[in-house]
Amino acid sequence: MASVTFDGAQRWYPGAEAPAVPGLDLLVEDGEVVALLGPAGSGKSTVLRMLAGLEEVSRGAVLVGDRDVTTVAAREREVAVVFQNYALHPHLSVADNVGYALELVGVPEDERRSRVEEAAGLLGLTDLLDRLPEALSGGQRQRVALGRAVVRRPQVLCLDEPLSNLDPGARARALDDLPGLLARVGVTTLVATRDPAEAAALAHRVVELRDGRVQP
Ligand SMILES: Nc1ncnc2c1ncn2[C@@H]1O[C@H](COP(=O)(O)OP(=O)(O)OP(=O)(O)O)[C@@H](O)[C@H]1O
Repeated sequence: MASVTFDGAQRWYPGAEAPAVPGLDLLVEDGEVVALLGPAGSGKSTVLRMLAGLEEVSRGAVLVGDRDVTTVAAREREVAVVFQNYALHPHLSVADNVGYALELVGVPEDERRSRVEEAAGLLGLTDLLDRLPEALSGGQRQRVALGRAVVRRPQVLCLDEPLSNLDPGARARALDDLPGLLARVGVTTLVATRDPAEAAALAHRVVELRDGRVQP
């Protein structure tokens, strides 16, 4: 686990008239859950993507702990992202979905199995490990996506609109469950959302963004 520091971090998309994020200064403490709250286009995803290394930082710096990761490749940042659509592999079981990232980096099968079981226990997926994604509810799919992120033991977790794909019932249940799950995972987390109630329910602290700027 580690803190996250944005030090004047700017993202100016090529060809755009103005930067999407003019210069972000933000410290997220080790183990803290911070919500980035703002309307569509306020820069939430851009901030997460700069942190994860999926978007170039035009000026300024991004640090994970004491490490300046501004120009470090995404796969070497130890920042995991759960995307809005969960992006599960439809032909792989829950266990294989969760373990896939470990297989890619050559973690041996025994260790892979024990880490998948540990993540599954943490997220209430133990009884679902043999299922395919199509046989899961929206909320369960979301937990698989979370499992896939935490199994790598990242320093930082980014959740981009984690509840927007769920129907109202599943969303209400996830709003109840997710804070406890995040507490158990215990990792520094940034959550992007447009919904103030969601931000307040999930995060220790809410940071409001407008036009890429933190609101006072
Ligand atoms: N690849 C891109 N190229 C050019 N402009 C972009 C690109 N991605 C985002 N933008 C612009 O940057 C600004 C911030 O977008 P961003 O997606 O970060 O906002 P957001 O708050 O995450 O929105 P949403 O809630 O709709 O996901 C917007 O004006 C958007 O149009």
